[in-house]
Amino acid sequence: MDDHAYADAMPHHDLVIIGSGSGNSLLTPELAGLDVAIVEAGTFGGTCLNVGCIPTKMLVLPADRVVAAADAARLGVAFDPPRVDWPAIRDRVFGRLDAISEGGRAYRQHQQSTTLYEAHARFVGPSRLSLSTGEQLTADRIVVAAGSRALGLDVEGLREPDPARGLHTSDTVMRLGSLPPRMVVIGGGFVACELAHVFSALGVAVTQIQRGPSLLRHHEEVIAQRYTQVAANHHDVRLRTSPTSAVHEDGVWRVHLDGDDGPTHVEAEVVLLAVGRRPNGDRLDAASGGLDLHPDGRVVVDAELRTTAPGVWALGDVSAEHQLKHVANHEARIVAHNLAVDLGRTAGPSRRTDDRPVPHAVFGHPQVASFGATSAELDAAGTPYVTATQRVGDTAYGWALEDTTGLLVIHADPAGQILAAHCLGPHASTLIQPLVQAATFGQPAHEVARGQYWIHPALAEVVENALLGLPGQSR
Ligand SMILES: Cc1cc2nc3c(=O)[nH]c(=O)nc-3n(C[C@H](O)[C@H](O)[C@H](O)COP(=O)(O)OP(=O)(O)OC[C@H]3O[C@@H](n4cnc5c(N)ncnc54)[C@H](O)[C@@H]3O)c2cc1C
Ligand SMILES: NC(=O)c1ccc[n+]([C@@H]2O[C@H](COP(=O)([O-])OP(=O)(O)OC[C@H]3O[C@@H](n4cnc5c(N)ncnc54)[C@H](O)[C@@H]3O)[C@@H](O)[C@H]2O)c1
Repeated sequence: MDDHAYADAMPHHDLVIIGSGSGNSLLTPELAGLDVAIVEAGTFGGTCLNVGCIPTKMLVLPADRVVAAADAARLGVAFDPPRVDWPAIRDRVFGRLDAISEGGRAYRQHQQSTTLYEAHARFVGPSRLSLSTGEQLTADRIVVAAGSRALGLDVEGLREPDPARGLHTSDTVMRLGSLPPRMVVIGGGFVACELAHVFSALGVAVTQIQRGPSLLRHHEEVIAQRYTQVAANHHDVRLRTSPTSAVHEDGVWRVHLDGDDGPTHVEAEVVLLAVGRRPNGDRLDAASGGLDLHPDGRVVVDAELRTTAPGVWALGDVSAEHQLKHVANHEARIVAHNLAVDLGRTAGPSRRTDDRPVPHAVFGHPQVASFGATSAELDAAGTPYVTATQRVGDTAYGWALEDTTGLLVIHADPAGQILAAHCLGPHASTLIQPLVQAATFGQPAHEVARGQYWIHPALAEVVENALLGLPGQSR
């Protein structure tokens, strides 16, 4: 077959989407009727649904219940020690999520206008893809929504996950057959903190290894320190410590460490690697498609989320600065709109990403939620700002909670525009939202605090009081 005849035989689609996570939500009514292909190398539905946000949060909930039951003694209520039924906890989560993933896959498989290729895609030319099944595709438009992957550690024994021998990443640890007696969690970031909380609350003896001076170290310092103190009350936290090698013998991992205490080691049946995630741009042969990459593997995009290759867009973890699902979802909405504009199906203009504050939450114990710069970052940038710190325990609902650790820090410019907020404590992920709203829409602190009623004596009074505590705000 000559080249031309081969090209004629090659499937051609109006639109190819690489990745079925946030990429799967692109297909809005404006794009109906297009001949679309979705290429998915892994489990349909991507990280958030199968191995990320949703299963972790569904596991955090029973863990929170265990911690709350133990804590109830301070309120005069004593429970018997909990009986943790791990298979029931695990199967509640994946009984629901696996069915959603399979339902989504079946829907796309049977949808007339959509072809689902279960394969790994890479570029072999402009608008041309080669699949791990041997097929090649061409497309008028391509969306790269290929996500990111968990990293191993460049340390002997810890380079690659090996779930069969108990060396996991977040991709596999949530599906353990049974709870191990001991677990070493390597890392002090989002994944490590959430899953150390889950497994330690459920009765596993967790040792968490963090090379830095605190857990969650990119957070506001007071919050990182307080989070670290609380975590250390629940499980063994080793700071300023790094693994130097690991060996597996008779079903037990011996992880050698070096740090403040000199060389030492820790043993466990399960090791969780939680040392960051790398964008999958480096596995796409991006250059062959004309896509530029940042040094960290992210696909380069402009404000309209176009890559450097004509007709190719990218979104989510593979290109975004923040590896967060609400960011990927927002970007999917932008790309869907911009595709529709490009196709003449929707009036322009194209939508652009903007500099709205990006909040996040860590669903550990306690919860942490944050957006905007830390005081260290504001100081380093020479930005003028004022700060208020409100303890949860100094509000009426905080008395009800007997809270001793929660706090909310707000940074604002001297005129009262909210720049950042950092919160630790019960429901921090929800509590911070009015501040995200105020910062996003430019509402000044005093207007937010005094321009509305705050339900008394709700936890939200923490926000009201923090706003009123900003220097220059009259009560
Ligand atoms: C344990 C954990 C907990 C998390 N919790 C939260 C949270 O609470 N809140 C939050 O906002 N974020 C959370 N995140 C981050 C969030 O999951 C991601 O930001 C989000 O899922 C990214 O979506 P995406 O569509 O960019 O990528 P993904 O959902 O990862 O989708 C990419 C898909 O592309 C496929 N793929 C990759 N390369 C190719 C290829 N070459 N060919 C074919 N297919 C390919 C992959 O198999 C994958 O299915 C969490 C992440 C983890 C790991
Ligand atoms: N609740 C949420 O929103 C949520 C939850 C989980 C993950 N995520 C997203 O996924 C991303 C990845 O999460 P993560 O926890 O894997 O990454 P992370 O960047 O949050 O934390 C990585 C941790 O690994 C440590 N580390 C990195 N390299 C190391 C090395 N060589 N030796 C020892 N320690 C090392 C770092 O010090 C850090 O503590 C997050 O940044 C976040 O965007 C979000």
